[in-house]
Amino acid sequence: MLELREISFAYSDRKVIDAISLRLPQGAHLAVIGESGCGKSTLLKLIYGLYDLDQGEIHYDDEPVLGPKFNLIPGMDFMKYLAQDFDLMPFITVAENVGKYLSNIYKDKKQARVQELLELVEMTEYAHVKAQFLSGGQQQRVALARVLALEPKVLLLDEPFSQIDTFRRNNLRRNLFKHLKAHNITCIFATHDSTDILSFADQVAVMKQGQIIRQDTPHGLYQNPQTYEIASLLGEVSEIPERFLDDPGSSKTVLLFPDQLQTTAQSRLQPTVVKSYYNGSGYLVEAVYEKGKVFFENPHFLEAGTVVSLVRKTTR
Ligand SMILES: Nc1ncnc2c1ncn2[C@@H]1O[C@H](COP(=O)(O)OP(=O)(O)OP(=O)(O)O)[C@@H](O)[C@H]1O
Repeated sequence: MLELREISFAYSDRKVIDAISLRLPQGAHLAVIGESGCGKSTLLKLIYGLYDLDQGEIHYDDEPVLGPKFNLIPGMDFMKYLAQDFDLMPFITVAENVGKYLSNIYKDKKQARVQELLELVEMTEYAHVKAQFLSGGQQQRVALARVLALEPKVLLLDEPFSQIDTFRRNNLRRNLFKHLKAHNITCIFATHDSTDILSFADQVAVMKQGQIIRQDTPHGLYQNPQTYEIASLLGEVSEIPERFLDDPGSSKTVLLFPDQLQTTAQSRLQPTVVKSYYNGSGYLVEAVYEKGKVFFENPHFLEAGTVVSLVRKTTR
């Protein structure tokens, strides 16, 4: 169990982390989301023990996580942290980077482990290439393999797939999170990517100005984001007065993602199409009505100027 108890931290006099508490059971995957500058990276660094807390405590299985004031080499042994800069050694090979912290006593074992990790991140063919000759995305994959090498109990990843192209990214995150579950490794990852959040997290922590303002499962968050601010971290969202949907007498509004709306023969919500954006499986349609913009998914292209009737899809 990883536990944060009311932790606070300021870089100088401005509080960046404000009384955050969190409990994460072993093997759980937590996505940390929030707009740029809200404190995600700082939170990961504090959990790793790179800075001293101003207030509060961090414990892992009742062992305190200590900052540099109390720890000669900052960073706890049982954790690994992958920063946004990958910190590879440029003049040694990919394989040497991955195996850098592995013992040399059992050479065969070390080689097999490096090979296994390079397969996981699909970098086997670059094993003997020096890190300085890799692209940003390739460096990120090698850096991921390196933090896994010593089998940490807790893995902290700061936007781990940000530089990796879509094709590799999909495969890589499936491989990575499967590996982490198989080895019961706790993972906390900061991300802006909605697929990372929805498909790979067990829990999501939403941060705002140094605080966790919401913690929920991806499903709970998507079905009931509660605020426009939170919903917009997961994708395009429309805030629609309920009187246009199911309840003519309501004065409330509801937040709906594009896949939660569909066209129908006749309804109270009748926006005019502005533009249809092809997205592979169909179209994301932007439309306007008297209360503003609405986005919905449609299997076919709709001409600008078309008036449609929309209803809420029944919840899945
Ligand atoms: N070393 C530092 N010294 C002083 N201020 C810092 C330092 N690092 C970050 N900050 C400030 O602390 C705040 C939180 O930064 P942090 O990098 O944790 O945010 P973030 O949510 O990870 O952002 P992003 O999504 O852009 O990576 C920001 O206002 C940032 O400018």
